[in-house]
Amino acid sequence: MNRANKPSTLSATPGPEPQAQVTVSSDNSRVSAQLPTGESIDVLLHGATVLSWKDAAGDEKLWLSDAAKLDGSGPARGGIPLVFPVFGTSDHPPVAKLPQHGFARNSRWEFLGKSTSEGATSGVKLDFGLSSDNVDETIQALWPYKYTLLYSVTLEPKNLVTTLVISNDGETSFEFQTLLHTYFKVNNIEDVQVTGLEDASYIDKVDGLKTKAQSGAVTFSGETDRIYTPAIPPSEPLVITEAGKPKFSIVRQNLENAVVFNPWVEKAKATADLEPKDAWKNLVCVEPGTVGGWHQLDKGDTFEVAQTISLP
Ligand SMILES: O=P(O)(O)OC[C@H]1O[C@@H](O)[C@H](O)[C@@H](O)[C@@H]1O
Repeated sequence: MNRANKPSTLSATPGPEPQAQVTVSSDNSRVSAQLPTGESIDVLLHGATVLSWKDAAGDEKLWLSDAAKLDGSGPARGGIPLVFPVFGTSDHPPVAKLPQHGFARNSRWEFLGKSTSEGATSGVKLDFGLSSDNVDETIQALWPYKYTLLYSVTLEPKNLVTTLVISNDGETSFEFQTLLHTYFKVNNIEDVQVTGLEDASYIDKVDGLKTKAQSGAVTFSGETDRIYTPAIPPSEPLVITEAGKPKFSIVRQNLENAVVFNPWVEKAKATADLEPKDAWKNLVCVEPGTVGGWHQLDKGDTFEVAQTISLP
């Protein structure tokens, strides 16, 4: 049939409402995605840092500094910076010259694409890649291995899943630590507790690296910077509560540690890119990682780590 003669009844007849779809948009600096139910994420290509995670009501779940560097001039303060291949700084020879928390959070990643699932349980997965050929030449010289990092950020109505797959593409084994440095947004840190760390041992970074034992839930009344080895398996959640109500639960995959961090008053003052200065009240970092020792990755091997953060 000639198209021009086609009866126009098809367009005139009201059909079922078109199903809202997952939307993904990207530009030169970030990738954003929104589910039909309203949840959204925003990921900065610099560091593949998740900067924002909003629930269906538009409420932000992550803390981001007002002074965060978002122009690639440094790692972003807030969201979910990725720590690799060293946690903090270390005199362990292969990483001794690397900057604090390594280079993944301060390298420009490539957006590799999206996968979406539509329907009642719609979701979106954004994939990002960083390979040894694409990091800064200074870093290539300081940490001269061949590797690919694949980072996937999956948004579902109640969950945010971040997965890092590390592959050794070279001839030489390398050792690494990694950690997902999530800054959670809270209303008042003094009302916050972290459960799931009862009976865990921890290294207290604000008390001479002493090893201590946790009794009861973690509460906050001063600068807190601790490397926990939870007594529970990674599949059992660490839970952040505020004023007695669960806010976030965190399940770990292949990450045997959890760092708990709040800078409190003085460290917040001393941290140039932390604004406003009283924002220490509004953040808590609970950071699944493998940071107690060194994980060796041999030629051709891969290692996958992940966190699933769920809302109540
Ligand atoms: O200032 P940075 O490099 O982002 O690190 C923030 C904090 O990150 C935490 O994971 C560390 O345990 C702290 O010691 C550190 O201060």
